Amino acid sequence: MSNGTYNPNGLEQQFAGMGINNNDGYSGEGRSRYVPPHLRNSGGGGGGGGGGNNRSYGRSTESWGDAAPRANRSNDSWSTRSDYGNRSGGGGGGGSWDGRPTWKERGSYGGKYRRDGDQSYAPRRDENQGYWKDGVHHVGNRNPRLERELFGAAEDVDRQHTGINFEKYDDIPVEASGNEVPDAITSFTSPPLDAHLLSNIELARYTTPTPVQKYSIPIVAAGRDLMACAQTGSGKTGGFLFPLFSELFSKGPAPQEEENSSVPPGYGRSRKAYPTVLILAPTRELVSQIYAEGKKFGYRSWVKSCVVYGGADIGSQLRQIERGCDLLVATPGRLVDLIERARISMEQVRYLVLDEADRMLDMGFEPQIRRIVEQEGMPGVNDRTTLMFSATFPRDIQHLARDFLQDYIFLSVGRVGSTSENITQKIEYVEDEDKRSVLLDILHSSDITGLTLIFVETKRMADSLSDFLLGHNFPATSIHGDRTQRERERALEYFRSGRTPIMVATAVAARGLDIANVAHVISYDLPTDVDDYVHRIGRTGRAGNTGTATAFFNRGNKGIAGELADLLKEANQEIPQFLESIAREGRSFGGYSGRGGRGGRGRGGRGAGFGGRDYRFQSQEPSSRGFGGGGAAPDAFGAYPPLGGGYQGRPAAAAAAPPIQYQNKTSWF
Ligand SMILES: Nc1ncnc2c1ncn2[C@@H]1O[C@H](COP(=O)(O)OP(=O)(O)OP(=O)(O)O)[C@@H](O)[C@H]1O
Repeated sequence: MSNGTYNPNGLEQQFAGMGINNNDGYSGEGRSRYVPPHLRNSGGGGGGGGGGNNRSYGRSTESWGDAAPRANRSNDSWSTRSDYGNRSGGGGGGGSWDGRPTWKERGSYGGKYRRDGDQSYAPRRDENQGYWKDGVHHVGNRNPRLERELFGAAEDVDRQHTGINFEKYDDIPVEASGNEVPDAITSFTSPPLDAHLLSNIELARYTTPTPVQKYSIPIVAAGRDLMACAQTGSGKTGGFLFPLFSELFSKGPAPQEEENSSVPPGYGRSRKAYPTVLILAPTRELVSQIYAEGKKFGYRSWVKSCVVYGGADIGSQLRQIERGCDLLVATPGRLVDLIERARISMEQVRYLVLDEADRMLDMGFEPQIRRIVEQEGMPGVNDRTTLMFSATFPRDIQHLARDFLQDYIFLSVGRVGSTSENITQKIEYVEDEDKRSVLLDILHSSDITGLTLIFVETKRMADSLSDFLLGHNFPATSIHGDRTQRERERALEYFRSGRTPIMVATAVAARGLDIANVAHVISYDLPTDVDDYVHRIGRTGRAGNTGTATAFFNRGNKGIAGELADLLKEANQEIPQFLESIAREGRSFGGYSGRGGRGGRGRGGRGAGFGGRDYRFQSQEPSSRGFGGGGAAPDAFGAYPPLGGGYQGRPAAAAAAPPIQYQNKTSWF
């Protein structure tokens, strides 16, 4: 671990070096050391012993108890030159956002900025880091060790691999609505993607874009804003990183503002960083993960990525920023702190991404986000590209989004808030007092191989349940907001590596985390909000892999029964009789009118079928399955015309053409 950043491999190695792996107080008692099934025969990870399919759990080894102007942002005012494959490409006009001169060279000297001719502050060049000079992207040298660290090897078991159902993503209908929706791409090619990005995508062994990526790439290239809603595990991170890196690689850095130009960031008075891209996400673990992906796809480029989040040493984060910060991934609270310390400026942000936007607003980050976006000098909505991503977008959040986005395209892959059919969902009726013993039964009898993630509602319960499991010889750990950052990172790492293949978690681990081999998610406590359930079970069944999700349900959860039943139905899952009856009771007492009802946080439109989820078009509830079924009269949200067409599965005929340029496209790839 360095710079307060998340470095799974480094942590693994450190612990191995400390001998923690072998200092197992339980294995010394003669119990066989547990090796998770997915690491067996791999020769690595969990260490020897315990082979075969013998599910004999050892105990935990953990010592702690377990743009250019908006209308034309895609124009050619930037240089589009890249020396990828043509390193001799000569100087020339210099990439520019608006025709102003750029720094002659950027990125090659530890990310610090250097004016031409001034050698006084030029540290040694990092040969693996690319740089931008005279409008040309000079790509750094390859480094096999770094490549292995970033991209892993094809056979690494703790890396996510695409599963047997990856191609089935193409069967999910995609709806893109908004003015003049650009056509989707169908493959990773250059153009439209920058050639260097393509080489990094190849290193990541991605062969085909997922549906959300197929759309987001041309949408961002066209300089459009985007609100993208796609199922958990379907590649949303690449959905924003690919188009952003492609733009950055081909167009280069934005020029420094005149007032800053006399003091290069990292030196002189201000020591302030001016990132071009800002990605906000709700949790430390998620920003760390996005940062790790950013390092992958930014490999050998001029773009320097940084991550900042609360709970970690701010000093090391500041030092990291000083080494160069073109793409910043941050949690809102820590970013505000750094802005207040005048160490980060928002003035050069041309691309803003809000990942898990609904969760950030739910968590009460709205004031910080508004401050960051509206009061700290960030270019306005006309002068930046703004992207919002989540698997769920309740209606009230969509309404709020109006302030951050402009003439955006609303993209939904499958139904908003739907779950992937790759996840087999089981709902068990379990009274509270029986939960522990049922959990033990499941863990003892399960023939599921891989990691098990258990969600509970409170931090206390997370600790007490993991202690309980440890007491029953199950190697468990816990992750929640009361643990120190170091404990959280360690818990996650031990889980990820399979060293503790069971993790009990609160909502802190519900969003975005991409952990290979999570085979089973158990909702020990069901959340009160079905969207939270969607994200939690989405830790399994990712990238086309299959997974199982078991939920303990009892009458205490009746508030969620209706939406849960609808969700299961949408995902072609079995609905148990008790759930049907409780859901029916709820409906007949008028509490719930279907996923699409107006209760609660104002989500809607899902239960009534595909389409009608872009709330710019909804003034009343959908009355039938289909586009426009949601009542398409313009409402206060926007004066858009009705949408044409209908969806009853893959349509025999194309949707009727909308009356004006406003489009609503549905695609299958
Ligand atoms: N084009 C692709 N080809 C193969 N694998 C991919 C591709 N895009 C993404 N993946 C892999 O799919 C997994 C899930 O991607 P990602 O974490 O971006 O999903 P997500 O949609 O953001 O999920 P969540 O809603 O949980 O945040 C990751 O392991 C990622 O490496």
